[in-house]
Amino acid sequence: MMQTPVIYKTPPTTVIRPHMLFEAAIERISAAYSKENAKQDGIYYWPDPLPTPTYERPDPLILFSPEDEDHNHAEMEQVQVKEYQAIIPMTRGEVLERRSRENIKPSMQIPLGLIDKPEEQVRDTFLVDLHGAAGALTGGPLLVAGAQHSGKATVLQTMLLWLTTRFLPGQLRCAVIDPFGELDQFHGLPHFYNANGDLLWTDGGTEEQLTHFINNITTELQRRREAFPNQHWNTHTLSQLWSQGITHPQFLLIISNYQSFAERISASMALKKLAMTIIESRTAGNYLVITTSETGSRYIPPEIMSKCSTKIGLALNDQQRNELFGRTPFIPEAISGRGLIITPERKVHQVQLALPTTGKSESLRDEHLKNELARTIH
Ligand SMILES: Nc1ncnc2c1ncn2[C@@H]1O[C@H](COP(=O)(O)OP(=O)(O)OP(=O)(O)O)[C@@H](O)[C@H]1O
Repeated sequence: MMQTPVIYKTPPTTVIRPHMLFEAAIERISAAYSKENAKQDGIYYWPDPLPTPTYERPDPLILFSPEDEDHNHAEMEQVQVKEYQAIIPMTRGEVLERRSRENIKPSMQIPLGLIDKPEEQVRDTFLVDLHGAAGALTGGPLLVAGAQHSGKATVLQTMLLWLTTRFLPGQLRCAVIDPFGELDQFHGLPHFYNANGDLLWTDGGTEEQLTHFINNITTELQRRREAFPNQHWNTHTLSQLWSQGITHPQFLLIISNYQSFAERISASMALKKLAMTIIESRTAGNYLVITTSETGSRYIPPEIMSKCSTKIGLALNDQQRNELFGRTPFIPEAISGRGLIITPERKVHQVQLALPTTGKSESLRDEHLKNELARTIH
């Protein structure tokens, strides 16, 4: 009689990929040599990815380090403070305190977020330079182009929070055209008034309002020229004046939602003239920032577009991206505040822009921003 063969159950096999030699080596080195020790010794690992805002955590990246008060906000919102990344390693209070204590230099290098430079294996602070501190070709007017609800107003808020915190009103004067009231939180700050006490602010709703505003700016620019009639301005002049104790204020014009003036012929002609005057007098400390939701020449005059040496693109469609950046090797993911930047050296990189303040919702962030600005030391 034939015996029934016994079939032994074979244990399930787990397929283990053999460790490549270099992986094993990296693992052993990482275990023995921590990231912190390596950094202290000047050795950098592959940089961390750009922080990604999500619905649950919309504010992983903010401008200033949170203060105690912010800790309370964060706790109320059940968010771990340590999860925040700040692009300035100081609280806003510390920066405010420094500006009245230190002899600061004029600077239009504005921290706006983090930049990813894979070819250099670097993730760095993203600074926009409106002046060109390292030479006239390294800075210039900024254009922020983005679809609706892509973060254009937020960039302006972060920029203004930095500048009005860093500089006293005598060191920085700002003028704003804000048709949709997106910068109203800054309205009361003294930086937005000229020496006569006129508010340099308009929504440009009517031709009269816009003309009145442009006349005020033209007078302001003339006054600035007349203050130094024989001065030949170059990139370093403003800095030299400040170091001699002559604090001639830097002057920034912001035109928000430029596209909204396109249909109004006389308004758009007057705006173009104003923008070009500012662009041409950069070495005298006059700077321009424009935002727009449209990139076509119907909306932004090509003369202005070509002079904006730094461009940020947020949630652009293919055609707009091509117009601003040419063919790019990557398309940014649809993440709030994630965008492309092209700098005066014609390099395209990916950036993650910071929020001005913490807050789980837009209304909370708005409230925090207003509270912050209310305690600005004049
Ligand atoms: N850097 C960022 N990180 C996280 N969320 C952001 C960032 N920038 C913008 N957002 C969020 O995206 C939304 C739209 O932002 P914002 O209002 O600045 O866009 P916009 O382009 O000015 O919009 P609109 O076209 O309506 O004027 C807001 O809820 C804002 O809080």
